Amino acid sequence: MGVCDSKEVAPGSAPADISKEATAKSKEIDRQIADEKVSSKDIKILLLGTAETGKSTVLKQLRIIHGGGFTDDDITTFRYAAKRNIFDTVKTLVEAMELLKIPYGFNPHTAKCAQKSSKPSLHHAPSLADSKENVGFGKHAPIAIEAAEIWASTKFIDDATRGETQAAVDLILSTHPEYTKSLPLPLVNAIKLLWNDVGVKYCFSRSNEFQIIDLSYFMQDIDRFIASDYIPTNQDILASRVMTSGVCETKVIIKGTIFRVFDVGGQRNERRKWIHVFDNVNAIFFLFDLSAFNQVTVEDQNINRVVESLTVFTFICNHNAFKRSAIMIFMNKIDLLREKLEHSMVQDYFPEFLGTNDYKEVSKFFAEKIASFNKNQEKQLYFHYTQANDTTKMKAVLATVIESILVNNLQSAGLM
Ligand SMILES: Nc1nc2c(ncn2[C@@H]2O[C@H](COP(=O)(O)OP(=O)(O)OP(=O)(O)O)[C@@H](O)[C@H]2O)c(=O)[nH]1
Ligand SMILES: [Mg+2]
Repeated sequence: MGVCDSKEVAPGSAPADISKEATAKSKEIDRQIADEKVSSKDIKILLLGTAETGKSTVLKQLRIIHGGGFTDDDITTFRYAAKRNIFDTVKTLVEAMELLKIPYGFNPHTAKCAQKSSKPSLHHAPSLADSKENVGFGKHAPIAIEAAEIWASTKFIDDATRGETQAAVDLILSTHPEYTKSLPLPLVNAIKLLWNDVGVKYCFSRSNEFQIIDLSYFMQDIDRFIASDYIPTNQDILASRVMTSGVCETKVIIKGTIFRVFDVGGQRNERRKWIHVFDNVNAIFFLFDLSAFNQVTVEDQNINRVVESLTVFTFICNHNAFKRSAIMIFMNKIDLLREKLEHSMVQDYFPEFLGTNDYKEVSKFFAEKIASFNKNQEKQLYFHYTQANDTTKMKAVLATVIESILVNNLQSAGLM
């Protein structure tokens, strides 16, 4: 039921009985389409948005809720994706430790006390923002390369642990990502040792200063994902991260109507491929990552992710090809936004925001910003506040979204 021009797929095969049900459902959908037991007029939907905003996650939910679930090939892909996600997370952290000059074993709380009496006086731990390549992090992002150097020269772990840690770092850095399909034991031990290091944890807490996806879901239960008989659950599949490349079409039948859903890659070099699917679009699901307000893009360290999202949205919303398309905006990752607001101030990144640092006010602020870029006043935008990796919540959202698309469609066909 899914047709992909190009997609990242891990090699190997899944256990035979895992997704029999999904495969059967998928065949059933294909049969219904072939038998024309569904409305002849299908509905075309585009999932658009910048990278990592959650487009593929929404597609996964459509497949779980309205499609046949996942096929053997998908299961195989996601079995390997979990291992790759675990490896990539630790490798990124090891590189970030170097970048941010954080020593292994570094505990900011203990270190802060130790530093109180010494020069320079510090209110914050040293940050990338202190460096000459300051990329515009918030004003609460700290000071002092000098402080980082003092910390770097201090011993935070004993010599034996230091040796083990260095060996783990060397192993991670010398491992080719392709080797991670089976995650051999020495690599697993290195990953666990580093993930449990307090300095690494501190580094992770500053994850908006470098490029990493929060995959702590996988890191907290590594043994389950590396077991030879591991079969991904739907929740594992929703949590996993496989970057989309190219255009991927999936068909689902809802209320007797075929929905052709196109998922695309959101990274800059992927966006030039979008144009190929711009014709006859009934609805766009535009994904906006609310939690990205304090992050910069992968492609350009000088561009805030939300600003990039707004630029892309302006282009899409006012594009001639979408004059008649409904635009549904998924204000996504509301759960991560709420977590982030506990320690990060929106006003530091968007000085024009004058509200309190509360998720409702922040979401409203961004919704208003998005709406202000809609030059066609007649065009209605539909806003939905979502957590794309939560199936129960997405069931309700998708029901509303689909209903309004169906109504819209009947209206434009003059049947209502
Ligand atoms: N906590 C949380 N994680 C989410 C949410 N939505 C998506 N994610 C996670 O964010 C990561 C990126 O999601 P994807 O769906 O792969 O993003 P994408 O927009 O398809 O990214 P590209 O393919 O690069 O364009 C995945 O690990 C998802 O599990 C959400 O609402 N909350
Ligand atoms: Mg994707």
